[in-house]
Parts: sequence; C-alpha cells; structure tokens
Amino acid sequence: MTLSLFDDEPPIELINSDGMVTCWQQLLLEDEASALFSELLNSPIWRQESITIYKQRHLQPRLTAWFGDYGVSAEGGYQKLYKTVEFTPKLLALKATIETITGYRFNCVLANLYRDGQDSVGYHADNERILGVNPVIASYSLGETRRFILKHNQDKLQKVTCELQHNSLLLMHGVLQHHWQHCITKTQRSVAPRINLTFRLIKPF
Ligand SMILES: O=C(O)CCC(=O)C(=O)O
Ligand SMILES: [Fe+2]
Repeated sequence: MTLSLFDDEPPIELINSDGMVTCWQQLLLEDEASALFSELLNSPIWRQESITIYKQRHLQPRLTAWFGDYGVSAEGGYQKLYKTVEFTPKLLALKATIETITGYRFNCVLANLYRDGQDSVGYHADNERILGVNPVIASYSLGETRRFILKHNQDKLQKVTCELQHNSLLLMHGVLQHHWQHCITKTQRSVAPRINLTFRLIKPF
C-alpha cells in the first residue's frame, strides 16, 4: 500500500486538551482507497446488531463487522465474538500503513457501514476495559463525508465538529475517552454509503 503525496503534510491537531485527536487527510492513493471501499461494500460481512437501551432491544442504526482475533460485544460485557472476520490483504496493508504513520499497534477493527443519512452512531466513549486505560482508536473513513462531533463530558460548551472525508484518518489517543464522547449524526440530505474502520488494540483475554 502506497502513502499518498499528502502524507508529507503535517497532521491536524483537532483536540489537545483532556486527550488528543489528530487527523490526516488523503492517507492512501485514491485508487487504493476506492478499491478498498468497493471490496468492503460488496463483501457479505455486514450485520445489523442489536443494542439494549433501558432494557429495550433496538437494532443499531448502521451495519457492523469485526476483523481480527477478538471482538467486544456492543452490550459492554467482554465477549469473544464468533462473528470476527479474518483481515484481508488490503486491510492488513492499511493496518501497517496506519501503524507506521501513528506509531501505535492495532490487532482488530470494528467496521461500520452507514447505508444512508438515517444511519448514525449516538454519543459514546470507546472505553471498554479490554482496550486498556487509555484506548487508542484509529478511525479511517471511506465513501461519503459525514459529520463527526466530539463533546466534552464536564464542560458542555466544548464541542468540536469535523466533516470526516473519504480517505482520511482520525486518531483518538491519550486520555480522550475519559473526557470526551463522540458521535456520527444523522442527516436529512440524501447521501451515499460511508464505511468507517476503527482500528483498536484489544489485550488478549
Ligand atoms: O464512524 C465513525 O467515524 C465513528 C465510529 C465509532 O465511533 C465507533 O465505531 O466507535
Ligand atoms: Fe467510537
């Protein structure tokens, strides 16, 4: 996998207080990014999982898939998911690129498919204990641009909005998951599908 010309550009520091968010634009060559997008979009891995909120079961408003050896249940308890999928060569190459550029290691990916503007993810922190004290999440986007919002847990006035573009990488690190929550909003606009790959490091059980 080849880094794009834009990789010479310094990353943008989106948040640098109570944790860090760092962004890179145009991570891969465009051909590679679009080939990965169609490979993932057309693969039969996607499932609509359910989530329990206030004892009620709901279908998640997006499709998901886990790659790697481990998965964490959406319910918060730590379980090995039987549904994990093996990394494809393209995904392994992307993982290596992301490890080089960020300096962090990863061993699994939670992939999200937002089929249209009604698909979303509500405010949450990625703070499952199995991700360690200060989880590091590298989030790579493909396809449609979607709005990502981070809000501070204590200081409600602190909100950071970012339009996550095709072929961009957003890294959440440091103590971020203790102090901030993030979401992908719904939109009334008619939008094309978006795939997001969240690279994580799950400590073996
Ligand atoms: O789709 C995104 O950019 C965010 C996904 C996310 O927050 C997650 O999978 O935990
Ligand atoms: Fe998240």
